[in-house]
Parts: sequence; C-alpha cells; structure tokens
Amino acid sequence: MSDIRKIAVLTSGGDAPGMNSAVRAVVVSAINSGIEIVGVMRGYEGLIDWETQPLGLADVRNINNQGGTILFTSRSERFLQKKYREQAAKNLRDHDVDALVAIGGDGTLRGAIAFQNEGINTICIPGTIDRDVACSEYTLGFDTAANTAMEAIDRIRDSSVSHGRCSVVEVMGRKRGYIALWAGMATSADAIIIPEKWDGDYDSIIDTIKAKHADGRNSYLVVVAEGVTDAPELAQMILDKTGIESRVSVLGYIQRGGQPTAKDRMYGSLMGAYAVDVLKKDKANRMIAIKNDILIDYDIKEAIDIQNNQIDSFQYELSKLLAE
Ligand SMILES: Nc1ncnc2c1ncn2[C@@H]1O[C@H](COP(=O)(O)OP(=O)(O)OP(=O)(O)O)[C@@H](O)[C@H]1O
Ligand SMILES: O=P(O)(O)OC[C@H]1O[C@](O)(CO)[C@@H](O)[C@@H]1O
Repeated sequence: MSDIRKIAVLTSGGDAPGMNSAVRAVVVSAINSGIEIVGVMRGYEGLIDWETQPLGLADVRNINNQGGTILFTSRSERFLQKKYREQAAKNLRDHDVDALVAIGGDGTLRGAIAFQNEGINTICIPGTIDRDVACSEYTLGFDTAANTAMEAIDRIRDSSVSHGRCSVVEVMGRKRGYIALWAGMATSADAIIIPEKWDGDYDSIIDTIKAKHADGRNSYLVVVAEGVTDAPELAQMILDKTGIESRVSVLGYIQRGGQPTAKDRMYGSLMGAYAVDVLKKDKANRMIAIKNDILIDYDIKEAIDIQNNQIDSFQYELSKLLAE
C-alpha cells in the first residue's frame, strides 16, 4: 500500500497542447486510487502564492479537446530563488501534499531538481512544443504545433504561388529545429534552416532558388527555426540576389494554441496515468519519458544530464533531397 494520500498537479513554462489530457489523466487516476488531488494554478507562481483548487472528476470532464492548459501557466522568476522555493515547499507541507506532478519543459524539470532539495517529491511530465527535453523522444504539444505550422505554411504557399514570391516562414522551437524540420518537410520547403545543421551557407540557398527560377519555378518556400538567422534580413538578401519578391511570415503563438491532435491527447493521457502509477510504487523525483515508443521513468537528476543536440541526419538530408 502506497504512502501517497494527496498530490498536487501544475503546468509550467510555455503552454502545450496535450497538457490538459495529462492533467485529466493524473486527476482521474489519482481519484480512482483514492488519492486526493489539488490543482496548482499558474505553475510555480501558484505554488509560491498557494493559488490552488481541489480537482474532482467534473473539473476535468471534456478537457481532452481543449488547447492551452486549464491550470494556466507561468515563467516564474521567483521560483529561481531559494527563499520562494522554501515558501512553496512550506505551502505543500502545510496542506499535507505528499507529492507534486509538474508538466512542462526542461526549465520545469530544472525547477523540480531544485525543489528536490526542499524535500518535495516531484514527478515531471515532458510538455513543450519544442521537443527539447533530451531524455524523451516525445514531448506533449509537438505534434499539434508541427501540424499547425504545416497547415499555416500550406496557406502561405497558396498566396506565394499566386504572387510568384518567395516566402520565408519563421517557426518556434527555441534552440531545437524539430518544428521547422517537420513542418518544412511536410510542405516540401526549398530550404529548411535549423540550429542543429545551420552552417551559415546563405549562398547555397540563393543558388538553389536561382536554379529553380531558371528552371521555370515561380514560387519558393524557406522555413526558418527561430533564433538561427534573421528572417527579414534573409528575405531581403533573397530579393537583392535573385530579384524575386520575398515576404516574411512569423507564425508565433498560433503554434502553441488550438485543439490537440490525437497523438497529444493519447500521450498526455498515457503520461498522466503513468505519473500516478510511479507515485503509487513509492518512487520519488522521477521524469517520465518515451524511449522506443515505450513509457519509462528516470531519476530527475539523471534525466537533466542526458544531452542531445543532434537532429536525425537522415531526416534532414532527406528534406534536402525531396526539396526538388
Ligand atoms: N534552475 C532552475 N531552478 C529553479 N527553477 C527553475 C530553474 N529553471 C527553470 N525554473 C523554473 O521553471 C519554469 C519553467 O521553465 P521555462 O520557462 O524555461 O519553461 P519550460 O519548462 O522549459 O517550457 P517551455 O520550453 O515549453 O517554455 C521557469 O519559469 C522557472 O520558474
Ligand atoms: O511564451 P514566451 O515566453 O514568449 O516564450 C516563447 C518560447 O516558448 C516556446 O513557445 C516554447 O518553449 C518556444 O518555442 C519559444 O521560443
């Protein structure tokens, strides 16, 4: 019989489609196991201010299809300071909470590691559109974001073709190029610029566009991951060197919103239920992850030490080959 009687759940960092499914699965699994559950609002901020609400089955009914997070989220400057983490830990202890489930990206995981020092057992679920939690092959929200970006780029291309322009589309991803690679490959972009592979070779992009232009093509698509290069400067360079009118679209926050895909609902549900199982086994401070499409859990300190700044070279090379 597990010692866990009451748990808290929060979402933190950038919101990601699928977080609601994870919250729902945590709540339903906990209640089914006789565990009381409290929702912490606005991530680590709500933990510091004890902004919470008890969660019952009715609170999580019909939320699988909702974008964003019903618990709201934040980037908490205060949680970086030990005195506020102590306050948050005191709040949990004062309310007899035995463990915390934190759903978020690698920053949220770092927060959980710092929180471990305050004696709080935290289980993390990877939720971020960036797919940048290296220990896990998948993070909640990526599939929805990549599909949203793909659909937006499809629309941009319609206009680009009509006008005979080059579209430079900037997508999110923080320091990872997964959204750019997937959305770019799915829309047969002429060039995809991602941090893991970018060597600053603007000339090859210009040469590719010139060659296609000479071959009779009239529109072009370049997908750029945020932060790698300046999209307006790139568009200007394309105009200057090819004479082709170029326009920039920054997709921005539409990539974070919207109804989650089936994959994000499914993985959110699986990970949320798994997190409660981990607690029922009296495990502490674990990171839930997907490896070879199977759910596993790591010690959170081991999880953060897993680094992977690579992107699948086969996929990247194929994206170039298929950009005919
Ligand atoms: N080293 C740390 N110590 C304590 N808390 C931290 C640390 N790093 C991050 N956090 C907390 O975790 C919160 C979430 O991190 P961050 O804003 O980087 O988002 P994330 O979880 O990486 O998600 P996403 O990448 O999708 O935005 C931070 O706002 C901060 O409160
Ligand atoms: O919501 P904010 O704080 O502007 O953060 C934007 C960042 O969050 C993400 O959407 C998710 O981490 C990144 O892709 C992006 O760089």
